[in-house]
Amino acid sequence: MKLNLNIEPLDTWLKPSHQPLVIAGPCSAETEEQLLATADLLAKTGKISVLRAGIWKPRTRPGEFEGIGSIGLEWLKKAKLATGLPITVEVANGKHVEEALAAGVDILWVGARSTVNPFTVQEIADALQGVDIPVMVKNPVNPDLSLWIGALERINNAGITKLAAISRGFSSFEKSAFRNEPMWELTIQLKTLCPQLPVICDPSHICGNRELIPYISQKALDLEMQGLMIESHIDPSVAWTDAKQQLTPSALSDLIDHLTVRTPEPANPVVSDKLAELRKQIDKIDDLLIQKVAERMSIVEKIGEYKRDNDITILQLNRWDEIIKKRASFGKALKLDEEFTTKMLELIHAESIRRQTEIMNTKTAVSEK
Ligand SMILES: C=C(O[C@@H]1C=C(C(=O)O)C=C[C@H]1O)C(=O)O
Repeated sequence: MKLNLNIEPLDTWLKPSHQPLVIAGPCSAETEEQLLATADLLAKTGKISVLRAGIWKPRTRPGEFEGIGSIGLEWLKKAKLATGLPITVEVANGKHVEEALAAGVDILWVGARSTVNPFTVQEIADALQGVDIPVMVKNPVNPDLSLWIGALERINNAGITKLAAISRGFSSFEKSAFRNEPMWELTIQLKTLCPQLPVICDPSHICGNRELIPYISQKALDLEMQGLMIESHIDPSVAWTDAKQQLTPSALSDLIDHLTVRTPEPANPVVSDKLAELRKQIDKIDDLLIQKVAERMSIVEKIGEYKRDNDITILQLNRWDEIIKKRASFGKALKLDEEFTTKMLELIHAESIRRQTEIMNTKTAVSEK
């Protein structure tokens, strides 16, 4: 399946002033001075292409700072005038869209807490009817690819063709090193379904702390994401929101200097020849792998028939336990990650169970006739 979105390439609406494309600015606009001073230092690095700032902030609990509100648009306009940087804000309802458009905001983004709610996204899309403005859509808080796709479709259906997705990580019940789990496989799936859709990564919200941001930023670029949105504050120690994850403009500049921008296709023909040769070897091995898995499945089916004819249960826990243990340690001896080997086997086992279930059910169907 491919996603049928009508999308203009990123470089037709956003020309990065520096590689990689970085959108930066404070988590929240707090005061005019804080926003202007941060914007000034960011612009002076020469490495920032767009200035961001949150002015309407969805907060988990009431009583927290919920953004400075519409006055922040005036400050953003001043920052744009002073630095020449295009500006972007998060919008979470139709009124936000109207105010942001009236203020001349260059790019809008829909936040993760809005993407989860189709009513909210539709309200935003309705307010965007007939408007030509770029919109970036963050993934929903929960790992639900359809919700993310649905939000992109709603905005696209409203006529917005300057569209991008932002990968900001997903909430998880389990504690981990990240504030939001990157779950890259979801972003990769989105890119596979819609290769023309630009995807930008938001390492600040994935990490939740400054220390991991360089690692996640590099990883995002290596996963072919087209840009980064990183929070930056003139003095993160006194930031009103997300203090732990914001970087000073100079720390951000340093981080950008240490990133390596890699290309998907090698420019050097010697490198492409070598890659092609190695890929041929992979192709051969993959063919063998598939053949062997198919052979294994036909034996599984024979066992299934035998179980059906002798009233033996499909699942054989002892046998399965033994397989997992033996194969995982064999894999380890061959330098395969134990978790990887286990996951791969679990996938195969699930398919064995599915096939044997089908075989069992065939008998029931026949005997009932
Ligand atoms: C193939 C069998 O059935 C199931 C599938 C297994 C497998 O895929 O290796 C192992 C144990 C069973 O849960 C079996 O009983 O041996």
